Amino acid sequence: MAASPLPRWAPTPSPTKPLRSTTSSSTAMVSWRGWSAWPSSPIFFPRCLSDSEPPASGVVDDAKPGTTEVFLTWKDLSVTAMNGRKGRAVILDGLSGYARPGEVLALMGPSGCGKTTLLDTLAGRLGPNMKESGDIMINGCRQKIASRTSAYVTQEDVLMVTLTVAEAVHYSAELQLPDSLTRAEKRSWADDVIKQMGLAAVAGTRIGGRVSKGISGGQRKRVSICIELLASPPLIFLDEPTSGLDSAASYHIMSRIAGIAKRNGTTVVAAIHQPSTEVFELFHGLCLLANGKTVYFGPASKAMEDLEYKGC
Ligand SMILES: Nc1ncnc2c1ncn2[C@@H]1O[C@H](COP(=O)(O)OP(=O)(O)OP(=O)(O)O)[C@@H](O)[C@H]1O
Repeated sequence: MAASPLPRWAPTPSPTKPLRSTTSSSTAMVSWRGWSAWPSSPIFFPRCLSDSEPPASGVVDDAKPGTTEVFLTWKDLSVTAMNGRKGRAVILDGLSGYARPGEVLALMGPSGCGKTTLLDTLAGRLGPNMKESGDIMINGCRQKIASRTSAYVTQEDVLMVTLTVAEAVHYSAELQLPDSLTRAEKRSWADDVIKQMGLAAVAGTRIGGRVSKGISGGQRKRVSICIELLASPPLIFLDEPTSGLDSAASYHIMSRIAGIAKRNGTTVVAAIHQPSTEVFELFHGLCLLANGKTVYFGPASKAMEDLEYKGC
């Protein structure tokens, strides 16, 4: 079989569309909302929005009182695994970048390049054997990300197989949403989120598992994401939300997420493996990693051009 002319991280070509669309309509799908041209422009780090910057080690619960949007930035971020007698291994090496409200930033790169580690670092979920250095900032302030500010959807689904989709989401809404809401309000909110994720048609279907077949794999992913979206987090981390799904199901999920991000001003950071061209076109930003280093950071639309220019 002839070797693919595409870099290994490249989006899987769609059977219906060329890898690089030459029509202006494909780029018009994506709102760049002021992305500066790369690589000539430096990464922009916003000024801290609060009057006094909190200590680097301080935990601040919310981005800023009255601010619901999260501008996440990281600077010179490095992570080292302390492997006991085996010594240390540098997993991430001096990464800088940012994720903006209303946009989807894709983390891409070959297996083992550090995508999950970067997500975990940004989300404050690193294991005890990992040491990090560098700055992570929310709206320009160095602070740890609190659970109220963000949600994290892991690669594995942890859903109750015997519940229906509606039962699972209603149950989560009951637990997650504030007590100031009535039961009916919580249910109504949950039903809205079910609709937003395109799950209304299967709301009464059992989730199911390996033994008793229920909803599809793509729908299971959407239920997991739906549950994380219930509390309307301004920042959401997704680890391989499309893994194991075909291109249509992947597009369905990512377009819903991009739509919700745009509508609610949610900041989305998603680690993605080989997206289709259609899915790739939904990304606003791309952070491409190789061996724990940033190979490209900037608008997803400019990545091909830039890497070709660099001879990658
Ligand atoms: N706790 C840990 N201790 C030691 N090494 C680790 C640890 N976690 C991850 N690594 C190593 O760090 C590197 C990056 O792992 P990571 O899971 O971030 O990659 P990835 O890009 O998400 O991979 P994949 O696409 O296969 O999920 C790998 O070589 C992995 O073995």
